[in-house]
Amino acid sequence: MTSSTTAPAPTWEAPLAGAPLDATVEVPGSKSLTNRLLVLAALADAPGTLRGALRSRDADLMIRALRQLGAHIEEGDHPSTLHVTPGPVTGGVDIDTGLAGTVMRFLPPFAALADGPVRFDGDPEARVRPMLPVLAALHALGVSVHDPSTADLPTHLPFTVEGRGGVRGGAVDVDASESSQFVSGLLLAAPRFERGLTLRHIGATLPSLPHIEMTVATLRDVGVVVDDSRDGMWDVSPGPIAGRDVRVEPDLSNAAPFLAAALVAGGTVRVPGWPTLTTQPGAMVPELLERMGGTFTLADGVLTVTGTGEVHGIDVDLHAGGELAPTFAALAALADSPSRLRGIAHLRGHETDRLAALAREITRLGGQAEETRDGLVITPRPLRGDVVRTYADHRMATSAALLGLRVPGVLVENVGTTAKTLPDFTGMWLAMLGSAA
Ligand SMILES: O=C(O)C1=C[C@@H](OP(=O)(O)O)[C@@H](O)[C@H](O)C1
Ligand SMILES: C=C(OP(=O)(O)O)C(=O)O
Repeated sequence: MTSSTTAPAPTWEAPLAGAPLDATVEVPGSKSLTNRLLVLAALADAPGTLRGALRSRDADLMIRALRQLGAHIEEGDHPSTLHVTPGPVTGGVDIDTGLAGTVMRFLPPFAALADGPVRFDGDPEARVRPMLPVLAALHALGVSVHDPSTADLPTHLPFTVEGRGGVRGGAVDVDASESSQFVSGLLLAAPRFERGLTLRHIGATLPSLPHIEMTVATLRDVGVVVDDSRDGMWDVSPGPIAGRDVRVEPDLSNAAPFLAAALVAGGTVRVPGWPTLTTQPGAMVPELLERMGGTFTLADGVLTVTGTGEVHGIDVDLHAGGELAPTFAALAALADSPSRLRGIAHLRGHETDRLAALAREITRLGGQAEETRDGLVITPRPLRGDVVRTYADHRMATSAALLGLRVPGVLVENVGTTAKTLPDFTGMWLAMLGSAA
């Protein structure tokens, strides 16, 4: 098809904020917790239940894959209640990872326990996301991973993991500088390895440490013994995995654009169910918003952020919470002074190359955003409306909506991509604005 006959991608006109906000936003369950808890429930010794689980494309891909691999997963009274009955891990299946990092990185170690081959593939955008470190670790542990197109170890999707009914386990070195998910995926399956796993990170940097701490915490919650007392090393003992009835925290990273909206539009946004203690990197959001001009309180589990409409620039290392970067990049483009986002080189392997995508789209609107070796420098300029491309990235879409609160005529391409982690994003966004004073 030539470009002249290609239908333009549908766009969603991001609404302007007409007045200061006064909204309470109920944010669905955390993607990262939901997909870890599902994996552990499917590997457990007894049935378990997740309450408040996320239902979105990434969670549903995980549910489908785990069912294919032998788990029985049933909805309770509400779609966010999931009853999981583990079963023997079955091979001979084709897993669709979509664009979900948690599915493509968490399930190959799980699949190594299967009684036959497990083929993995995903969206076209998923085929460029880094996979080698987790596949190389499996190979080093004696698991065969292959793809007909290469005699070498596959570096990306698609590939097949040859399940042989068990994994011996032992010690393995992993370079997780491109994604913490390589570590998390191996640790989650490790209690089922005969000798457990001693994993040493050998790369120069390690992103998203809170997400690794989340993996360790969820393993310990189901009775698995994990020693993380040495920096960059994790030792998981083989042993039973308890079936539990657990409540999933709201997704604090998905809360971020809503809370940030209070700074852009002025007014107040409240998120109930905010945990006092959490491993989610979204825990950083309130302090970061305060540094950019907002104020916050946490009382009775309700986080309240209030803004004036004035946003200040920030110099911040987001290494621990790279998934927050698109929200803070949008805020930075609307600020009254320049910002620098650092420590996020690994965002080049996210849903899209987020550093390139954010720089390109902010520039398209008339802003100034430059890529650095490990982040972005954003100098505020007056912005104008235009189409914002989202590159199949849910967080590009939510950050464009944030820009659209202040910039008339922001047209968000393929806003449906938000279904990856927040299927009703536009409804929630409009409801937040609808409750404006
Ligand atoms: O383990 C997880 O649930 C995640 C880890 C992080 O991945 P990276 O370490 O690749 O950034 C994060 O960005 C992603 O959204 C979710
Ligand atoms: C990086 C992200 O997702 P994934 O789990 O696909 O890596 C994200 O949600 O920002």
